[in-house]
Amino acid sequence: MSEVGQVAVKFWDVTYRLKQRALITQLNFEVHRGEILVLLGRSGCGKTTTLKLINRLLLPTSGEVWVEGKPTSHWNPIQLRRRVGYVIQEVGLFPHFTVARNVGVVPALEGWERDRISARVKELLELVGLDANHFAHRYPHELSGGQRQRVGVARALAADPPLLLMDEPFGALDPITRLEIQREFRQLQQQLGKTVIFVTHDVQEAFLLASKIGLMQEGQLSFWGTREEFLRSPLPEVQAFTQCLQPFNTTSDREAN
Ligand SMILES: Nc1ncnc2c1ncn2[C@@H]1O[C@H](COP(=O)(O)OP(=O)(O)OP(=O)(O)O)[C@@H](O)[C@H]1O
Repeated sequence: MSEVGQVAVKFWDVTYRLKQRALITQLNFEVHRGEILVLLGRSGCGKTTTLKLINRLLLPTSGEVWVEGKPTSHWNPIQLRRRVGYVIQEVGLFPHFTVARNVGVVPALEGWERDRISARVKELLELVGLDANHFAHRYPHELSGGQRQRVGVARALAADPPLLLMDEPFGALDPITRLEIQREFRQLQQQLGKTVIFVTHDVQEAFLLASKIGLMQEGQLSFWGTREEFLRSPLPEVQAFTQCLQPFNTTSDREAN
């Protein structure tokens, strides 16, 4: 059993039902501080529901989700969400706010002084690779998809939350921008030491980012382990994903035809 102080998130026998249908069934796992857990799985297997149970957008039907040593049912939802950054695919930036105001939204809610917010916004934009002089005063519709994702990451980091939940944040990007932003994000995470729970159905992305992989299937974990353990696993559902990692072999394909 690991030390309580090292555990950022713990699922303890968590089931979540919606109108009698179990979306999550008896989920048990721990995420340690500073880890990137990638929840991998096919569409509809319960990844997003799992994230929503962490920031208390949902409460378990039975069992408990612990965040920083306290069950989510004991957390004040607002305080909890300020400790947990949330990045989603559509980013969810406020369209009528500038980039600077979008990034500074949580510090403003926390009552920070204006100068402190401006300095923090500038620091964060630089951290995610955006020149503050160029971007701070633009509106979301004046940015590319990749730039909006960077702003989304900056906003999630604004009040320095120890935990980040990321739900297919880079899914809509072209493959080259996507790889660039994945690599930068990995470096950023190493630099900041945040705990990250990252949802994807892309096994390449999982391999690039994960310190642990949890494979979900029909609301349950069918595999839990490191990338190396994933590659060695004989489970058919794991092998279905590892096959997607094989490089595209054009020569043998041509020879076969
Ligand atoms: N509000 C809801 N009402 C009814 N069914 C729901 C609701 N939210 C989720 N579900 C169902 O629960 C299951 C899990 O959904 P969830 O969004 O967690 O999956 P996911 O793994 O994140 O999928 P994707 O990769 O497609 O986003 C799906 O079958 C979905 O249809």
